[in-house]
Amino acid sequence: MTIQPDYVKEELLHELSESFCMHNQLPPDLFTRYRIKRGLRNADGTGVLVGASHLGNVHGYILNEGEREPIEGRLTYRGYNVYDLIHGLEQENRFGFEEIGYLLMCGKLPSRRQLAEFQHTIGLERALPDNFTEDMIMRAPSRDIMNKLASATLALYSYDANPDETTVENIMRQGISLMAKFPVIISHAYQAKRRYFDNDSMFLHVPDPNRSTAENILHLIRPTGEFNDDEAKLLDRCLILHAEHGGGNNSSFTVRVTSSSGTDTYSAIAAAVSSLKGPRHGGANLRVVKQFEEMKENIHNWKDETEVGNYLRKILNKEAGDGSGLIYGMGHAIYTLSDPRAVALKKAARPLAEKTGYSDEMDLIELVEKLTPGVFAEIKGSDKPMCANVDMYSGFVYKMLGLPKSLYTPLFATARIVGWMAHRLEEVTTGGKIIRPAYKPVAKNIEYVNIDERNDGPIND
Ligand SMILES: CC(=O)SCCNC(=O)CCNC(=O)[C@H](O)C(C)(C)COP(=O)(O)OP(=O)(O)OC[C@H]1O[C@@H](n2cnc3c(N)ncnc32)[C@H](O)[C@@H]1OP(=O)(O)O
Ligand SMILES: O=C([O-])CC(=O)C(=O)O
Repeated sequence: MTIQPDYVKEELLHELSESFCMHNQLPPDLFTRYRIKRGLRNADGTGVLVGASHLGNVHGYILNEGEREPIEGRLTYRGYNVYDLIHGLEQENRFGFEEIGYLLMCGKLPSRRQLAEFQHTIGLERALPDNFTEDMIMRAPSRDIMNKLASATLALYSYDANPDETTVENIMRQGISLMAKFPVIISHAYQAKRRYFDNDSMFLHVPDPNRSTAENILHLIRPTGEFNDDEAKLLDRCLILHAEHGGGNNSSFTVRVTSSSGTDTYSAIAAAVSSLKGPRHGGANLRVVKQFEEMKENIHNWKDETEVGNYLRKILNKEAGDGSGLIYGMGHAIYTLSDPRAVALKKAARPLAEKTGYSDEMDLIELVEKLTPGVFAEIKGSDKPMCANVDMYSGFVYKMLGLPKSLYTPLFATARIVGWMAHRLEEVTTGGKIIRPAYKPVAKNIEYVNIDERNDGPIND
């Protein structure tokens, strides 16, 4: 595969960008003057209420006399506490991701018969269409598996005999199919990346229809195809913890927005994958790992609070890290004292870190979690509580499971597909209105200028 040459000259780019910057400034007070709800947030930081949902409930604070009171985070799926769901599965020593998919998409926990039939259907649906891997993945491999997942999702439209119908039955059928196929797509896309970009060997294992999603992922990714039950159960729990997070998170809201226009399932889900890739959303799990790689290189003593604190100050001041000023894995739009998923992953990570020789790295992550709120308050002058989010520990767990970095965010998508599909079903059946907020127009009316009367500078006056 060859990379396209770039025909856009640097001088042209400079001129176009300068013109853009000169014509697109907004005075900072404009947002308060017009009470603009930036990021669809109210003035107190809470999300603007735009719908009602039976799905995930993300509980991170209590409103008391109009003030946000911080609390430990709680996450429920259709009313079930996610901790109880995982605890129940652990007691029964079962894989559970498929069952959670059933719960979210269909509304109830399945009986034994219902689950068996659902799992059997997922097993049959795992196979990709004939030559799909060759035509859609290997012919145009990508360095980024999220981009490949989005384009492969869009491509699946062509292989569906009834892609556009928006009945519950049809969307449900598409949801089961995507849920089954995502692990295979990301694994094959990863193998193609290894072959074409990393100059490494490619292993195209065949999915096993009788195995769970977590088992299939480990089987498809590992060169030997081998794994043990503990590893697969841990991955299954990670998938469950990532399955759903209410309608307001960026990717689920993307599903809501696109579905409200009446578009097809493949278009809506490809858009959600694209949203999740962003480093402020699901892509943070990859940034967290890069952030810690840099920290380990640049911090002499990982246990020294002063040295680690100073490094965090540098990140916030854009002098270290990726230059965004963000400490990845920290902060959340809703959670205040804790993100329950981070708490669960941290608990699972500790024994694994001790077993795999990563205790020092785990100590460093915990130290960053402990020091960030204080450093943030000091630099930003904000006393807003700040906790580790799900992305802080997920990549670390995947790393200890021997999973490659390029799959961290795709694994998030492979889990969240069930939440996205449930939101699509809910939007299509209960939304009832095209989502269409407003933007304050700020451009003044200008008379048309004939092309011969325009000047070559950035402004026509
Ligand atoms: C699956 C998930 O999507 S979980 C989130 C994964 N993302 C990350 O880990 C990236 C780092 N974290 C962040 O960028 C933010 O905390 C977000 C995007 C998760 C939430 O952002 P918001 O809802 O705007 O959070 P909040 O209202 O508390 O932010 C207040 C301010 O603190 C800043 N802030 C919040 N968290 C961080 C952080 N970790 N590092 C630096 N600054 C931060 C925000 O950018 C915002 O700045 P602004 O007022 O200049 O816009
Ligand atoms: O809720 C959010 O804004 C982001 C998040 O944690 C998720 O989607 O899992």
